[in-house]
Amino acid sequence: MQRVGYLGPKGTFTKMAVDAFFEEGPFIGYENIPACLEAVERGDVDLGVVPLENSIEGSVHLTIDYLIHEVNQAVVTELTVPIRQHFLVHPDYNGEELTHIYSHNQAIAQCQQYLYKKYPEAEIAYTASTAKAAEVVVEQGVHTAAIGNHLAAEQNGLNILTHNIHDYDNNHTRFAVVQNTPVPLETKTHKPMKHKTTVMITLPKDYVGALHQVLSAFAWRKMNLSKIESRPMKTGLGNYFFLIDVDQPYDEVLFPGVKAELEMLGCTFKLLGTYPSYLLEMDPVANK
Ligand SMILES: O=C(O)C(=O)C[C@]1(C(=O)O)C=C[C@@H](O)C=C1
Repeated sequence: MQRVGYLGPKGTFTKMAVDAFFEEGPFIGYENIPACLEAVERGDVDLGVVPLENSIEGSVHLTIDYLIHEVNQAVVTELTVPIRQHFLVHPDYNGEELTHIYSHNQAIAQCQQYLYKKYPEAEIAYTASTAKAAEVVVEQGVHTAAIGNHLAAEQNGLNILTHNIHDYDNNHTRFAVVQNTPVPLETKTHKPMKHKTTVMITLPKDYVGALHQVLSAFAWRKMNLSKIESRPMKTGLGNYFFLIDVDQPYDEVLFPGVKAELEMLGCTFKLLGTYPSYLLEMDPVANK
């Protein structure tokens, strides 16, 4: 038995990823990302599943910052799923004026053009998840709409007014499966696309070529980087950490070599996880 916490409620994209990947639960939905990660930290659940990055809108900063600053957890798996955003309305909706449109900020951002062109007058309101937005529409009635998936529509009895309203066709989100204490994962059968390692690096101070030196430590070892992102340390303007995804599993030669080299330069080096990365092709009928 594995207790899997996820960004809920039921009907989020996170839950779709959880259902597609895990063999069994129990599955416990949390109403926002910090609540989910805190539950993992306390040991209320064995694993947490939270969104990490979207191909249109970019990183989910709340997840990244929380993993760096607030909790001590390892990324143990990465799940990439296709995202189809739909425009959801109340079952009694009959062409009334829509005054408020609700969704998660990532979903709103993925549908900016659609909203701007079709509903320029409506007020945009943010919720902690797309499924929460669907619940709000049930409560608030025919003058409101939500952006979310078909699962949220079904579970809340909403109608899909327009399918696939995201501004770019290639819409995917990466989710991180995190844990605090190692437990084996009970999953359905999936074949990983690749294996990755994520590290966090800080520089001693701002000087000419500092980042170049960091990147060189990977480059001359022929280690391919698939992402580099800087985020504020939250200790003052100009202080950043770098999150680097390396396209290979952790090993006992190359990574310790990079670490030693960077530490000699005064950098810090922290391993955040080494994990398989899966692309989950959702059931095309279910994820219509
Ligand atoms: O709100 C949800 O349904 C989520 O699972 C969160 C989330 C995200 O944070 O990126 C997941 C996938 C979509 O990109 C939109 C929202």
